Amino acid sequence: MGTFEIRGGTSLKGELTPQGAKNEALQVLCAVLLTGEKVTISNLPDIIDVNKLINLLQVMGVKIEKVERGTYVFKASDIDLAYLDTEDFAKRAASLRGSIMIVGPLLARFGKGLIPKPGGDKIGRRRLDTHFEGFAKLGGKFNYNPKTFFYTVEAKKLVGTYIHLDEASVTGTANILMAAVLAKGETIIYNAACEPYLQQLCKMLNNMGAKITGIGSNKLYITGVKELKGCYHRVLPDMIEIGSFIGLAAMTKSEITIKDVAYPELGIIPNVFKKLGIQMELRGDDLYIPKQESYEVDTFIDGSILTISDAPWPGFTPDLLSIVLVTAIQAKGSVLIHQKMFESRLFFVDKLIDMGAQVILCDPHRAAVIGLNQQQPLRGISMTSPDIRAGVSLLIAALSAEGTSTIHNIEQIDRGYQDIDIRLNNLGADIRRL
Ligand SMILES: CC(=O)N[C@H]1[C@@H](OP(=O)(O)OP(=O)(O)OC[C@H]2O[C@@H](n3ccc(=O)[nH]c3=O)[C@H](O)[C@@H]2O)O[C@H](CO)[C@@H](O)[C@@H]1O
Ligand SMILES: C=C(OP(=O)(O)O)C(=O)O
Repeated sequence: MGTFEIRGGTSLKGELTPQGAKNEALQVLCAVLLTGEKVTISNLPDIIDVNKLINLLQVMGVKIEKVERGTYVFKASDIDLAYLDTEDFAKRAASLRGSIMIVGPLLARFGKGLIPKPGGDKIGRRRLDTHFEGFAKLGGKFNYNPKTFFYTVEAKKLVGTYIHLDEASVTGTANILMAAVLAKGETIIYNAACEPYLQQLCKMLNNMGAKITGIGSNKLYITGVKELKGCYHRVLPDMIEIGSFIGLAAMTKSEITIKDVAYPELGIIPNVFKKLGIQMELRGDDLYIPKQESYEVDTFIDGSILTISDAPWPGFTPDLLSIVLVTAIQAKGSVLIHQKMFESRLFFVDKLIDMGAQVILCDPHRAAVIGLNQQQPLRGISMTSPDIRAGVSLLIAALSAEGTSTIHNIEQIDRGYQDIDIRLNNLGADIRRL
């Protein structure tokens, strides 16, 4: 288990370039399985989860050439289907969440997809029903083995149909979409998730010869094609990392320019941070966050306490709520954080309370934050990162705190943030990797 030692209390200054988006990368990497032709992907973040998926594709038989850091050429012309029955596959595939999205492409192209219960953050129940109900609608025969925890789906031929998803699952939509592009006839996916990750996947699939319309909406129309060809795809900047940097800047009274943010793709994210009182200015496609001695939370129009909650896109992403929560600790005013989607994502507030934050965990989904208005710094403590976004939130808290903090289990941070210590140290932070 790796550890960060952080000496906090200093302001940072300078420029940060966001990495490529983790959750888009995981989708488009799985899409390389849909063709035997070459697919080039650039701006892939060099993070644990993405590297695990690239390694998994390689051991499955995908030929991979690294052009430079972040750019790879993939050729899935010779997949070793027998490998999917090995212990090694079970171990590797279970170690991250994104691997679930190999099932749709495998089913569509080879007639059989399987996966052990995937990993990812332990942030509450994370069911896969949406994925397999969708495959079943396309004609897949589904089996779950409770002894091996393996999900299997098989079909000689997939046939397009109308699918109303039971929830707008991000990876579920991607998975079903990747199966439907090679199904016979037309598929409609209603209640589809429509995050920029998914819009990017749709655009990539269309570049490969798929026929998808309705991109960006919650109703996707897919006309199946016989086969797909190679393409070039560039991953968008990571909107969750951009949000993390906005929160970091405010909390540590730093002046930060976040370069090339692809602003139109950020949706409601900048607005939510503005509601916390954080100033920002769009300069070209760079987001400039000035040094602010204090930031004041809005109230609702009637004067009642602001609530910030998550919702399926174009609502506010649940992956930024932990960061909003930690940022609110030093705001002026109070805010209620309501994490609707995940039931175990707020428990990390215990550590923030130990650091001196005024937070009341009302129940597993809601936390009330009474801002300290930068009048009382947090104090450094020793803590363990429970999940990726809580991990970064603790890092932000530690950077703002007086004294030294240690964060254990930083693999949780490294699985989603590339070289975070090096990049922040370049701006004046003091983070040591032990
Ligand atoms: C690898 C990857 O891409 N992971 C992301 C993906 O996970 P993932 O695709 O696993 O998450 P899902 O979208 O399936 O669901 C997330 C949670 O939200 C609940 N839910 C979902 C949709 C809905 O309309 N109502 C609802 O309550 C689900 O029951 C589940 O508890 O999307 C999540 C939701 O944005 C993000 O937190 C994860 O970072
Ligand atoms: C929850 C997340 O990731 P995963 O779905 O990979 O666990 C996340 O990126 O915030």
